[in-house]
Amino acid sequence: MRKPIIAGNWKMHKTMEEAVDFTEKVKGLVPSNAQVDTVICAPFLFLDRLVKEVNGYNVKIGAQTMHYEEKGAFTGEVSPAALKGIGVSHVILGHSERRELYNETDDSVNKKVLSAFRYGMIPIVCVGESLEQWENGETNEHVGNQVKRALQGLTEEQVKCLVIAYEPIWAIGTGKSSTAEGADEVCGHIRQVIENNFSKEAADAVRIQYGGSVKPENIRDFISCPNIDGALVGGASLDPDSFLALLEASINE
Ligand SMILES: O=C(CO)COP(=O)(O)O
Repeated sequence: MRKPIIAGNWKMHKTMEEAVDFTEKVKGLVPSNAQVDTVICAPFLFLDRLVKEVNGYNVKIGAQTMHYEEKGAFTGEVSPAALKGIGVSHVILGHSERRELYNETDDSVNKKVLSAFRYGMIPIVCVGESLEQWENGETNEHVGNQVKRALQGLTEEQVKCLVIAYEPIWAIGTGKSSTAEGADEVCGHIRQVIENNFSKEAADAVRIQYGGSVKPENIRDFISCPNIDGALVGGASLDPDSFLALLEASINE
């Protein structure tokens, strides 16, 4: 059985003080590493401090994006080398907000995924369809293509340890979550795409999260599905009690 992985995506929320206060409240209360992988993906500015705050606890710190180059004239960007250098272990890549607002493409996501591995970080690769694509029945085709293109050039071993987050765009921050059955079917399709492009072993090992209006009240519905191994959570990850409740509810019985 795959170990669940719960990642909070804080997006552009919190001040340094609030971020530190959050980690102080949760770090001693998170379930054990044997039960669940816990990741907090915070704004760049807080990462260095948060890595130090959670040292020795079952909490990993992730970034929400990065550049794929090691260094260079890219004003405002942050390199994989800089992130790895301060102890960041995970990085969200290809979030729909980055694709939509900051011109992230399948090609740049692929470069970033390869780069994350080069620097020993685990990518959380986001894929998902728009409302229109969903209504037109194009979800599997669109999401399958995103997965194929994001993972191009990876080895089977790399695929086994990455994380894919299936986030239907119409379910993000809307309070409208996919049905668990619907999400599980898409995650099953993602697994099939990985089997076709890599191997059955890779498809069985890769962890797939669902994201989009996940809360303590509905996480169990998703996590109990055969193809869903965790959640990427926005709004409900911002409050310590809510985040802890998500972790507790995700533990495999
Ligand atoms: O985008 C998301 C996580 O990456 C989902 O956000 P919400 O949980 O706020 O819907």
